[in-house]
Amino acid sequence: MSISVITKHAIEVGDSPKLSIPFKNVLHVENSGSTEGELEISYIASTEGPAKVKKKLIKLKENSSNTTPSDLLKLAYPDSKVSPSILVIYNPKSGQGKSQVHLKEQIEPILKAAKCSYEIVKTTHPKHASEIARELKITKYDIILCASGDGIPHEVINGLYLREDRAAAFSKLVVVQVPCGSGNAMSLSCLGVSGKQCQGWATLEILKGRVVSMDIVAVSKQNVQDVELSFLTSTYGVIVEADETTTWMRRVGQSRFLIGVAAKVFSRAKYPCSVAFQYVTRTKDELKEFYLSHSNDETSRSELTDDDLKLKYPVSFDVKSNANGQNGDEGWEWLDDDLSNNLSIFYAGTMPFISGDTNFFPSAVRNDGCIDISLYDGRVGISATANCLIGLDKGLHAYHDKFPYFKVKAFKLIPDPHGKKSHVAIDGENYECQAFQGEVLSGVLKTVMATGNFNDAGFDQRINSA
Ligand SMILES: Nc1ncnc2c1ncn2[C@@H]1O[C@H](COP(=O)(O)OP(=O)(O)OP(=O)(O)O)[C@@H](O)[C@H]1O
Repeated sequence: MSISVITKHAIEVGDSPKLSIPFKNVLHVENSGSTEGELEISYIASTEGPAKVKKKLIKLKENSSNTTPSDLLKLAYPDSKVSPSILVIYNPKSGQGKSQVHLKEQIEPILKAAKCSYEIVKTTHPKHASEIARELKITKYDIILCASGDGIPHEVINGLYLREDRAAAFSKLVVVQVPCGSGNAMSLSCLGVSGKQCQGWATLEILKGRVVSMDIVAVSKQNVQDVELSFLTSTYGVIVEADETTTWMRRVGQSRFLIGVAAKVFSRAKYPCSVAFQYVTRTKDELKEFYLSHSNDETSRSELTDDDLKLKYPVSFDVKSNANGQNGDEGWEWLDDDLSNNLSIFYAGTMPFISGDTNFFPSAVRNDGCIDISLYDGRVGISATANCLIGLDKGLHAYHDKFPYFKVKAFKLIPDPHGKKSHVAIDGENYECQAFQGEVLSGVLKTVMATGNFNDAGFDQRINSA
């Protein structure tokens, strides 16, 4: 047993060599039950590679011997609930099919050591996670942990939305992702965690991070009756077509996306359409000003009402009827025909990182009540395009004069019936070509963010030098 000292950030264990256990890595503390004053600490050793749970018996130095396990747990969990109740949903088909291995080897040992009560459910078919979310007892869980790609949190959120008590469900339940899929934008954007063997570290961030609320988007599609919630992206044009045409390159990994986009952009593919927005910012200066005044807003919504989840903009896919604010559709402004007839990419997003090396929405703020819009004009020259594609990891396109990037409350896109057609993709799920309209639902999704905000995409540092 080692005599130990408590500092503000760590338990300093008097071993030789000395061991410092940061409170950030402490999972649980309890009396050992064998010797008086002896404590058992469960923690994650700060090493390279996968997170490994360890245990240590310690005795506190005399001057802090009155410190109880619950005092230490308060230091270990300053921003979160100790031992939350968790429903783990894993998709055995996510990514390379290793989610069950990640669950057994990396996620469960941490949940057990942290004394969480948890249940595990395996998805057996597409939309299963939606059915689970629709039927679960909301009082039973604090967190729904998706060990998957982005598809399962998408289904969970949409399942919650279909419930009669959806306001209560969104008020109570926290939806998080441990990255086990081929697309893990949620864990990268919220927890700042990605890469191989990171599942244990993501689990630690979930237990330690702050529960916050974030904006999501309600999307109505012309040929689909139900509203679909999107926590990530809605897209039309090159992005979705590049994904469709490079499916055979899956083994190439994340660069498949860039290769596909580059091939389409350089071939000057255009998808003419009519697009309207409820603008919040227009110019790059307005974007910067808006970002700076909202990016540090610490507030989160707690109790939601049904009104918070209702659509505020009437859904209409008739270009003429909406012009000039007729029929109660005030505030819509149509994009210049010049640009919309030559549009290559329409991309709407709420999170900064859409994949490991792609920082498409660097100015996304979790609770600014806005959707970030990134457009690409198919007439832009090759060198500006190449610069932006190369700089996607830094989100450089957002600062570039030739690339429209702004914030809106709502958008609608109506494909030109005579032009080249694109699929529509919502959070990576593809639909046939059709008109669609989206509006922000402000702060309705509870999730965990390691820092209380999105993983820093470097927007404010770079905008001054761009
Ligand atoms: N048992 C299952 N068999 C087949 N598909 C499933 C099963 N369980 C869930 N799914 C579907 O798998 C889809 C993709 O899941 P997920 O996002 O976890 O993995 P991914 O590898 O990142 O996805 P993608 O293949 O879209 O890149 C989900 O949308 C879901 O509908």
